[in-house]
Amino acid sequence: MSEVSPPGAHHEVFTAWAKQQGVQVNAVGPANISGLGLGIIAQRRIEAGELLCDVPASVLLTINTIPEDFKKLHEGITVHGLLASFLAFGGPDTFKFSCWKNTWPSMQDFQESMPILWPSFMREPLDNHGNPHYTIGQREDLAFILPPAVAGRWAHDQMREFWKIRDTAPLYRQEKKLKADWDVVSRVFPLETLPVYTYYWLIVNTRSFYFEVSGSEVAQNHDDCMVLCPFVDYFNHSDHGCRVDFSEKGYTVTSDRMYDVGEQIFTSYGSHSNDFLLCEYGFILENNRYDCLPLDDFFSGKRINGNSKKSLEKAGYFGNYTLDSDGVCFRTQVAIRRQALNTYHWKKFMAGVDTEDEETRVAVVTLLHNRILLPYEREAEEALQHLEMTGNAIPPGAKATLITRWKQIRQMIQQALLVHEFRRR
Ligand SMILES: C[S@@+](CC[C@H](N)C(=O)[O-])C[C@H]1O[C@@H](n2cnc3c(N)ncnc32)[C@H](O)[C@@H]1O
Repeated sequence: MSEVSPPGAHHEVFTAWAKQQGVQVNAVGPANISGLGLGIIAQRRIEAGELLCDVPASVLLTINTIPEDFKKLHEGITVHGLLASFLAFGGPDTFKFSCWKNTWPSMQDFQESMPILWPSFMREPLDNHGNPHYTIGQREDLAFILPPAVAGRWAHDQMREFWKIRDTAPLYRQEKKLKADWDVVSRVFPLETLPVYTYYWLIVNTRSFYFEVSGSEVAQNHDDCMVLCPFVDYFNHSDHGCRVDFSEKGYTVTSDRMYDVGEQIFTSYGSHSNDFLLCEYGFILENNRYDCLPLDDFFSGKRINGNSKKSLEKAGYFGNYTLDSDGVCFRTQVAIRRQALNTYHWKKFMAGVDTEDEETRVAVVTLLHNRILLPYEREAEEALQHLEMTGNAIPPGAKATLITRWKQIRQMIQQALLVHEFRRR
């Protein structure tokens, strides 16, 4: 169990300020929780269904909080980028948030936890056009220690041509988004620096909530519905958590079960895999019922012939292949069988009719192992070996998280090998 200690003066000042602003807090308070930074704990026994926090809409930091003349300077920026610019360079208009800002993590905390800030040799640098300049044939061993679902690349030679998922990889998208926002902000504030902006951009990234700002009749783009919510941003994430509701009146958090005094109370940031949590929030869960590994890359490029791709597309089974603790998903099973079975047996399989004899079953399992599971397992082994060799070259927090993550990945693959009855020769 994590160690819990009092939060410190800044947090007491902030909590008093939040209450003055109209935030209602019932039976909970912030505390220092080892390994998680700040979090929320129960101050007495709490029953299921109790209202724990009620934050009026007037207290939220939304794009409507930002003065119009400041907004106008930032044409073309995202809501994320604008909120960050306001917090970083909004001057006296932001002074009222000072005691809230004092409760936030430091840049050093982010440097340990957020992959986007890890040393450049650990990830793909971007060229002047915002594209990664990864060149086949210029492999640097240490550049492959991020999980493929974060960095969008594979380490192993056999898999290097299948790095195309980088376009959809969270880290790549995040870097592009930050760069595009900074392009706007650096024109508005040419004397300001990227590290200062990046800090507030990451504050918004890790602490914002989904909220539809009132007054907008059109459905808002999901990415535009970002707000910061004082006090509720203390809650840490779990795959099961308290109910968080919003309406035009504001935000509420309601307990999902009974909590003992001193117990940490979580909300859920969504049904995210550990690789997503690592990239977007800088942590992974020990147990995560939503954890999975994407497998699309194994069916991209030259790995799949044109006819198989077409028939999978026609059947609605092309893409979105995953592996979780139960093994590979049904979509992956269908895709693998497209390559191992004739059309008659493949269609029967999709219809849920088992026509496979022992020989076919072995062919399918062999393909699954040789094409997907064993290369992925080798990937994990290599990453763990490289991580051992990094010494002090990477931040200790980053190293510890990556070792744990690659072990989780290896464990998931090994579990899948058992589920899919692999017999090693
Ligand atoms: C909304 S804030 C929660 C409060 C935060 N712990 C703090 O110190 O202010 C989100 C951040 O908390 C941390 N966090 C949230 N849930 C976590 C968890 N289950 N394990 C470890 N860190 C977590 C991550 O650093 C994440 O980016």
